[in-house]
Amino acid sequence: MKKYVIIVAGGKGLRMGSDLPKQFLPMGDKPVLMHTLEAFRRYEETLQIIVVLPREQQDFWKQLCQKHSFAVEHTLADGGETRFHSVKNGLALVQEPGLVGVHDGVRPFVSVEVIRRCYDLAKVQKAVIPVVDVVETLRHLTDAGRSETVSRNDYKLVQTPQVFDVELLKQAYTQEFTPFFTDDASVVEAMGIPVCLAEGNRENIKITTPFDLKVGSALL
Ligand SMILES: Nc1ccn([C@@H]2O[C@H](COP(=O)(O)OP(=O)(O)OP(=O)(O)O)[C@@H](O)[C@H]2O)c(=O)n1
Ligand SMILES: C[C@](O)(CO)[C@H](O)COP(=O)(O)O
Repeated sequence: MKKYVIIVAGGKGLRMGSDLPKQFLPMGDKPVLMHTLEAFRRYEETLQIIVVLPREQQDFWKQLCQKHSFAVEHTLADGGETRFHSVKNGLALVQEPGLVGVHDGVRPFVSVEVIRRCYDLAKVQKAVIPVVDVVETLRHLTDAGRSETVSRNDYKLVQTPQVFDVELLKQAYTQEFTPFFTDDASVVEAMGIPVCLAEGNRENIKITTPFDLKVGSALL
């Protein structure tokens, strides 16, 4: 069965606030994005990897690949205005039936076990996302500046890779964009298709702020 992953790195990284886009920030001996691609190559040699980057960053990425003798084969697609549009651009390069995962370029600590679990389950379930437990107490903000405790057992934290049947994801991404689409599961669910939950890994953090970069460096 043909397998793809679309690794999205087309964002602005506003919460990181660095001059260098966060996917290129060094972590250990190489940029964040290279760690992410290596995780997927460790999963499967034949996985087709599509990396989505803003067009104006693509030459810089190619230079970085040369500098680091980075040999993980991949194709490039152009970043879009939102994550939804970036995924859509990546999906345009997916041309055969099979499975397609979508992963944030800034989640370099996804484990091979989690990647495998999501792809294996998606062969049967068609829409699979990795999640982890909430480990702190959660409060819901109510009217008039008040708040209330809610049961953390009713919630999960969502990670990537989110893996789908190719045809299903392509159909989902023909829908009109709404700001409610913060991940791929929300796009698929908008068609009335349920998604299946798989266990994620706690280290699979999204490098979003300078604090996450410190945590990431400690995890290496
Ligand atoms: N137009 C966009 C927006 C986001 N992403 C990607 O989606 C992933 C998750 O987004 P997030 O971490 O929130 O990144 P940014 O949108 O870049 O961050 P910020 O909201 O702080 O600007 C990232 O790998 C990011 O590059 C993308 O490919 N295209
Ligand atoms: C897709 C995602 O990583 C799932 O947790 C997340 O929604 C993307 O982050 P963003 O801040 O909404 O772009």
